[in-house]
Amino acid sequence: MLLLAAAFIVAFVLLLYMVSPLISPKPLALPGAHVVVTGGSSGIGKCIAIECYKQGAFITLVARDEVVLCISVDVSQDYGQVENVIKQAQEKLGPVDMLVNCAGTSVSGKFEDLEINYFERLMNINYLGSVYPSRAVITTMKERRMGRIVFVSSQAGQLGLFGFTAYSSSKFALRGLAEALQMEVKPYNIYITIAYPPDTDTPGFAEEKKTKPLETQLISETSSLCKPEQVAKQIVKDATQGNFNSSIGSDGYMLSSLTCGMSPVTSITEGLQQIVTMGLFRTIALFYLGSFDSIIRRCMIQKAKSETVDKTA
Ligand SMILES: NC(=O)C1=CN([C@@H]2O[C@H](COP(=O)(O)OP(=O)(O)OC[C@H]3O[C@@H](n4cnc5c(N)ncnc54)[C@H](OP(=O)(O)O)[C@@H]3O)[C@@H](O)[C@H]2O)C=CC1
Ligand SMILES: CCCCCCCCCCCCCCCC(=O)[C@@H](N)CO
Repeated sequence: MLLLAAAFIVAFVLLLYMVSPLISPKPLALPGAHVVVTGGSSGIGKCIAIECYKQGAFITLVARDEVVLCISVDVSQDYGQVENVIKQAQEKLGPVDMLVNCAGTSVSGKFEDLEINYFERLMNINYLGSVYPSRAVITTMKERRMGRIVFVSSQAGQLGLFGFTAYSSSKFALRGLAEALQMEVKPYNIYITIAYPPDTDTPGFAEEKKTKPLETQLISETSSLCKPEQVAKQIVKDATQGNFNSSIGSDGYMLSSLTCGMSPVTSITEGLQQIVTMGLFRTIALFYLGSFDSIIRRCMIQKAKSETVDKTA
């Protein structure tokens, strides 16, 4: 009986692998391709541009600062402006084969301490700043029956963290956008990738550190600190392969498996891994959540202590 069950499972898995070419997209060849990178003047975006260039792609950088062959625009202000910029880029270098939405920023602080306009600003830059360029390239991609669009979310777009009420929500929004859009454009051979990097050593990260609450810092340290080159390489690899999910490191792997929800699957191996690991990773996550709670409690006690010392002094 047991043997029969085992044989059945093996046959099922084999069958899955046989149909896998139906699920896995064909990789995008970067040599000669036109890649547009927003936020390409610094950090992760810059490294993605360099990585694509090294692999033979033609690059358009979009940021507010003027750098290389670069078009200067604020991607979060006005759709018409962004559309124009994409038009200019297409005239110069041909239709866009891959768009990488990397422009973004973060602020942290307790919910009541964050200035109210930050909630709007982060939504503008991180969310609308990805909607506008994507909207501007999608029609041509659908006509050409090919293309890749990358959204750069964050591990903080997979779980809500102390201090990130404004940031996490803007990064979670990208997930909804990516899932819905992928369902629409898959029949047109267009593949969406959403990347969830951990803390990464960039100018943006250095800036963010200056105002981070202690709790946010301690909780974030649970996950690794990555080099932008390393993150960029992984994102470019996943995007060219057409993988929906792009993560890095063992915590990134666990988080992505745990939070896969109803997101599209791009290989049989990925699907099987998710099925098998889900329960285990939820168990591990409970321990992490417990340790985050205790970090927050300790910080509170510490603060209360130093306040009484201040008062008595
Ligand atoms: N570093 C990290 O720890 C992590 C970062 N991320 C995400 O990765 C992305 C890149 O981060 P990182 O490399 O650290 O960021 P940096 O601050 O180093 O670079 C940000 C880039 O975005 C551009 N940019 C910002 N706002 C706008 C705008 N409104 N219009 C056009 N361009 C804009 C900047 O160019 P300019 O100022 O010239 O406009 C710059 O090129 C962000 O979306 C971030 O949230 C995710 C996880 C971790
Ligand atoms: C099975 C469960 C595993 C759980 C692992 C949990 C790890 C949580 C750490 C979260 C780190 C968040 C980094 C945000 C980086 C970022 O976006 C900012 N630096 C932006 O500048």
